[in-house]
Amino acid sequence: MNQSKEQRILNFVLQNAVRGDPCSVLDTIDKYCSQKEWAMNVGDEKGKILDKTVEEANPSVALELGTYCGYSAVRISRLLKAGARLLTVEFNPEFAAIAKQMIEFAGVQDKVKLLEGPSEEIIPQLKKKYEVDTLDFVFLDHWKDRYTPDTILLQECNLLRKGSVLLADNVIFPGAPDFLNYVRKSPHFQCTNYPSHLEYMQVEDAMEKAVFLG
Ligand SMILES: O=c1[nH]cnc2c(O)c(F)c(-c3ccc(F)cc3)c(-c3ccc(F)cc3)c12
Ligand SMILES: [Mg+2]
Repeated sequence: MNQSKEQRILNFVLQNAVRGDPCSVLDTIDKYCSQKEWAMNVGDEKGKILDKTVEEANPSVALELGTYCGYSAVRISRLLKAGARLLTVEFNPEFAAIAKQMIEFAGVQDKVKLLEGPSEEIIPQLKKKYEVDTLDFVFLDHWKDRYTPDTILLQECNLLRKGSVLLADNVIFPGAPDFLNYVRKSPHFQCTNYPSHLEYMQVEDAMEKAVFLG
């Protein structure tokens, strides 16, 4: 049966990257997706904004919505301090299977817990089932129409604390106008916009950081 693009990306990593070396996995994915087949990894340009935001937040518990092939899970978890963990949510079983192998090949599996299912079902389970108290960092990179409802759900589930950092991808392209409206108008968030470009393209995009004020 025909291989999926995501399987081709994983195979290229398994054959060309260095096992246990997260940076080599990231570089290899970026090489494949810029030279052979475009894919919706956050990429290196926006990835550098992600890195800085994660380093500044220095989270003990981080959540990612939208795992895809595991690129940003590897990117985030390589920066986590000892004992810190990333929970990453993917609703597409094929993507989750690829991401699991990518995360293991990169050697970050001890820091990453991959949760398969829709974010709206998993978020309400985080406290009891996954022993989360509050989230220090949240990367929103799933379906743009879920950014706002999931941000509201995180608040309703008491998962944010004063200083929790949300970072959202694609707020310009494909765009998340209702999310930008929501967080920028809310008295509970302090927002910063980071102009950038769509991964592997010269199309304008941006990331939005929203710090929860309590
Ligand atoms: O869905 C996404 N989640 C997370 N990140 C994404 C991302 O970083 C992207 F660049 C795109 C994108 C943007 C432009 C384009 F032409 C194709 C895909 C998508 C996306 C948008 C609409 C779809 F129908 C399918 C995928 C996503
Ligand atoms: Mg994205």
